[in-house]
Amino acid sequence: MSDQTGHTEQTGQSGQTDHFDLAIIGTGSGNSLVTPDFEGKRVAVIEGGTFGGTCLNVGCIPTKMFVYAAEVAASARDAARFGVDATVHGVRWADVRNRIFQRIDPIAEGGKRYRIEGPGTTAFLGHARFTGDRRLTVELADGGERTLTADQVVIAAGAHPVVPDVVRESGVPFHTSDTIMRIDDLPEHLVIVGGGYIGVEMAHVFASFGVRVSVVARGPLLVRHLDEEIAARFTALAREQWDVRTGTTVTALERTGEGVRLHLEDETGSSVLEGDLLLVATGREPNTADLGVEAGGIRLHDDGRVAVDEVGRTSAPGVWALGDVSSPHQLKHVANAEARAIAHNLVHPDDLHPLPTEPVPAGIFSHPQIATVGLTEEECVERGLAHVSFVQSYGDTAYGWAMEDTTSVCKLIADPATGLLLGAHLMGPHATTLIQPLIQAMSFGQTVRDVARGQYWIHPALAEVVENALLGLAV
Ligand SMILES: Cc1cc2nc3c(=O)[nH]c(=O)nc-3n(C[C@H](O)[C@H](O)[C@H](O)COP(=O)(O)OP(=O)(O)OC[C@H]3O[C@@H](n4cnc5c(N)ncnc54)[C@H](O)[C@@H]3O)c2cc1C
Ligand SMILES: NC(=O)c1ccc[n+]([C@@H]2O[C@H](COP(=O)([O-])OP(=O)(O)OC[C@H]3O[C@@H](n4cnc5c(N)ncnc54)[C@H](O)[C@@H]3O)[C@@H](O)[C@H]2O)c1
Repeated sequence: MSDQTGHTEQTGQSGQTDHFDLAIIGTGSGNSLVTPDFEGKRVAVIEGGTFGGTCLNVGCIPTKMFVYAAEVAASARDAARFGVDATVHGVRWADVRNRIFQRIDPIAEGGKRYRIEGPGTTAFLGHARFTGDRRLTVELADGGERTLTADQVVIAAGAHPVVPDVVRESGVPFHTSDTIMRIDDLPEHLVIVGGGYIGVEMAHVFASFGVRVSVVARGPLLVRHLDEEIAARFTALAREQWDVRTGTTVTALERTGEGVRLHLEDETGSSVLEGDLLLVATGREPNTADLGVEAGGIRLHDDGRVAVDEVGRTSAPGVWALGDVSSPHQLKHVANAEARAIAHNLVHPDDLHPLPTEPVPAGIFSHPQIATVGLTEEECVERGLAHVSFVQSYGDTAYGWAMEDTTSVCKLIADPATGLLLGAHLMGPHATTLIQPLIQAMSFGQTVRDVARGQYWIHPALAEVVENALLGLAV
């Protein structure tokens, strides 16, 4: 047997059905389910793409490595106003890209080798689909099929980029986040369709590297699911950096000599936008279309997510799901937390842990950075919740003043009756770090007064922005 399916003693011959204690579909967050509790047991690990999944290979990790390089370039360009003369002579794209993937690719390869050769697991490299109750058929990447059954199955199959029909059917070449980070050369002009997480992070990266960037967004604001005040402030700053077309629909696309032409429609009429590279960043959908869910007895939500109960069980007994394939939050910290709960639940049937729920924080590593947790002000209004809010400018605290910051803010929303935070929304340098005490306060039910007054806040650290925002709330 090829080492693609791992241990010979465990996999049996092609055509036979192997039985396992646990089968895991997907090696992103799913890979962490092989805990010491499974020592001496038989675990099948099935991966149809790159070992390690989205976060490691095409998601959080490479994007943030590019963002870090982008910040270095952006800081140098901004240095002169502090009396430091610095020039960005150029960005060696190939070196930036290679440094990143020469660090990441060996981790993915090492993880795969470990699952193939290491103890306790049998790796199946191929696409799995249910062909019965806890029965999976794997179409192996190098040809052939294997069928296996398991006492328990975990679906950790993730999600993939959605490409609107208008783009796909036009036949123009395009990138998604799966491919854009490995391009050969920087384009002169990058057009991004989609003004969500990926759109604004990639706009920051490429613009900081000297690329002209256009962002085409359907909605009136970028990152429009956020608190409207933050989305509006962010969109205004984005317009200073990139060519931002909000309220704009792509009606047709065509190939030009070296690039692409987009036909756009907005409230003022139609227009044309040309660029030499196109990135589509219009959301991600769960990988359930080709999973054989009917054969497996697994119920889906209308949006294609696997439906799970509060402890991660699907509608099929013995089958669990976690992460992007089932969660409404496509975030790695959510997938990780769900994996921790399910790792416990797999071996403790009489002491099931609930999947972690609200509040779910998120960070967007664009320019400026954004961090958010809890309700937006609009959601408070929609729900008829009594609330107060306060917006603290970074520039009105000591460190923000030292930075000569004029645009960054921390907006807090609280319940005046209980003194508890309802939401926190930051936009500015280190927003994703500064928000953590607010996530903690909301997670542990700490009141605004206790968090503000019950501890020291280091002076003159940037965290005083958060302290002052808490003190500014009238609760
Ligand atoms: C560009 C980008 C940037 C991101 N940045 C962040 C960030 O900064 N912070 C954050 O919290 N989140 C971020 N995310 C989201 C985060 O990456 C995902 O939420 C997380 O990786 C989901 O993990 P998962 O284990 O559910 O799925 P995945 O990591 O996608 O793992 C699923 C695996 O299953 C495999 N698979 C699928 N179907 C089958 C099948 N039928 N048979 C066999 N194998 C199969 C896939 O090949 C894949 O390897 C980002 C995402 C993207 C795309
Ligand atoms: N820092 C992070 O945590 C991070 C970074 C990147 C991605 N992610 C995760 O990955 C997910 C996917 O990212 P994303 O940016 O692709 O999705 P998104 O949902 O954040 O944004 C997609 C945008 O595309 C727009 N859109 C959808 N269909 C469209 C169409 N047909 N034409 C034009 N615009 C259209 C939407 O209105 C939305 O503004 C995110 O929701 C997030 O959960 C997280």
